[in-house]
Amino acid sequence: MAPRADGLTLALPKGRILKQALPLLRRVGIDLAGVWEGEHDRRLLFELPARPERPGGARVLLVKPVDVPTYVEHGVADVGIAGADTLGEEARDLYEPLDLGIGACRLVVAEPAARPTPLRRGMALRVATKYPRLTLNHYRSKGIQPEIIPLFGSVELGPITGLAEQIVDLVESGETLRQNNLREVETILYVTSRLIVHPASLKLKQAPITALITALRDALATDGSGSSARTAARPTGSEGTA
Ligand SMILES: Nc1ncnc2c1ncn2[C@@H]1O[C@H](COP(=O)(O)OP(=O)(O)OP(=O)(O)O)[C@@H](O)[C@H]1O
Ligand SMILES: O=P(O)(O)OC[C@H]1O[C@H](OP(=O)(O)OP(=O)(O)O)[C@H](O)[C@@H]1O
Repeated sequence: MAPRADGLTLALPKGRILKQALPLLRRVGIDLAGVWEGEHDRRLLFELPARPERPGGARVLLVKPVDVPTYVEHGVADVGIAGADTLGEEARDLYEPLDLGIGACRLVVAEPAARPTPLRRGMALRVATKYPRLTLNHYRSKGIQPEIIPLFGSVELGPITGLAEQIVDLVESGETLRQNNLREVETILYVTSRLIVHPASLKLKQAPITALITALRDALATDGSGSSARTAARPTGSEGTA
C-alpha cells in the first residue's frame, strides 16, 4: 500500500460526522480501531503508530466540529473534515479538495406551520440561528435586514417561544421540525462534509497529502455510502448553495 497519511496531523470532528468518517478513513489506512475507544473515551489526541507504509506515523486531534477549520487554518493540523455549513459561515484561507459526501443535511429557513410570516422588503424580522453570517446573506438578498438572535442549540424553540418569527437551522430527517410543528420555508445550503487542507501543508507535505486525497477519492468512487449521502441531501444538478 502506498503511504497515505505519513507524518500528517488530522483534525477530526467529534460527534455525528466522526461516526460516518471512521469507516472511510479506515479504508485509506487511518484506523482508529483499538486506539480510540469510543464516545466515552475523553482523550483528544491520538498518535497512530508508524507502519512500514507510514514510517512517520500520523496524529489525530478530536475537536468540536465548528473548531476544525481553526486548527487547519493555523497549521496545527494539516488536514481536517468540516461541514459546508461551518465552512460557509466564516471565510477562511483553506484548500477544499474533496466533498466526502458524509454528514449530509440542509440549512433551511423554518417557521411555525400555523403562523407563517409573509416576507416583504424592508420588513422587521427576528431570526434565531447558529449561523448569523449565512442567515444575514440570505435575507439581505431579499431586501430584509433581520435582527439575528444567536443561539447555540435547540434553535427550533425560537419561534415556539416567541423569541423569533423564523429560524435558520440544519435539517436532516425533518423530525425535529415536525415534532415542534414547524415547516420548512426554503433551503439555503445543501451541506456535506469536506476535506480541508492547510495551504502551506499542501506544498510542504505534498506527497502524503496528495496520496491521501487520491486514496479518499478512490474509496468514495467505490463506496456507495458517500455518493448515496450526497444524493439524499442534494437534488440533481444543484451545487452547494440552494
Ligand atoms: N442533523 C444534523 N444536525 C446537525 N448537524 C448535522 C446534521 N447532520 C449532519 N450534520 C453536520 O454535522 C456537523 C456537526 O454537527 P454536530 O451536531 O455533531 O456538532 P455540534 O453542533 O458541535 O454538536 P453538539 O450537539 O455536541 O454541540 C454540522 O456542522 C453539519 O455539517
Ligand atoms: O432533521 P433532524 O434529523 O431532526 O435533525 C435536525 C436537528 O439536529 C440538529 O440538532 P442537534 O441534534 O445537533 O442538537 P442541538 O439542537 O443541540 O444543536 C439540528 O440543529 C436540528 O435541531
